[in-house]
Amino acid sequence: MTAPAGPPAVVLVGPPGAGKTTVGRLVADRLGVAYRDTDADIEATAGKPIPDIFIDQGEPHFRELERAAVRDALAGHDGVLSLGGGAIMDEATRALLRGLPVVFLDVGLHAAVRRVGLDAPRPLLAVNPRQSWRDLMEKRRPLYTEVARAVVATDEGTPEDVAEAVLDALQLKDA
Ligand SMILES: Nc1ncnc2c1ncn2[C@@H]1O[C@H](COP(=O)(O)OP(=O)(O)O)[C@@H](O)[C@H]1O
Ligand SMILES: O=C(O)C1=C[C@@H](OP(=O)(O)O)[C@@H](O)[C@H](O)C1
Ligand SMILES: [Mg+2]
Repeated sequence: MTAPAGPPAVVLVGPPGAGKTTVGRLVADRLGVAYRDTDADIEATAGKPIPDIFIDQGEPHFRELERAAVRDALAGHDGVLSLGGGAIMDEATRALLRGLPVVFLDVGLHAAVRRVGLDAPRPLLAVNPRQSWRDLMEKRRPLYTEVARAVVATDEGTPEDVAEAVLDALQLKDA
């Protein structure tokens, strides 16, 4: 029988546009481990892109899929894991993150809105992205901070720089 996977080596949290997906891949490459993203897991389970899940079944259904996706990934993945920006709103998810090497990728409004404007659509930011992002961050910042072992600012620097800062913050440089 195969032993269950240990906990993830790194878990990235933070708001949309912080670079969780981009930086997560780079950190996994640097560590030579597998990369996983709960948004991709949810899309695979639902068989459709995230904006379509929001439109067809609504946000509460998306959050249920997300809770299950995070639980499964935390139990079955020992590489780098990026969570969707809203995953930490769920109390059960926050409890599962306790004690894990969680890094909060922080970003300011300007960089975040500039970045998400260039990327795949995020349904929560479809209308008035600046105000929506600000409102969302007001509710979530304390929760990102609560679950995180380290905080890495991402406004300055390339994704490669941020990946190095994540490795430094978790003291994984010599791993
Ligand atoms: N440090 C960075 N500097 C510039 N652009 C970035 C940086 N990190 C991410 N991006 C860009 O921002 C967009 C959103 O990144 P993404 O990794 O999808 O963020 P998240 O998963 O946190 O929402 C992508 O187009 C990505 O290339
Ligand atoms: O912040 C959020 O509530 C969301 C963030 C998205 O992921 P990213 O944080 O990777 O953009 C995705 O899970 C969904 O659109 C909802
Ligand atoms: Mg992402």
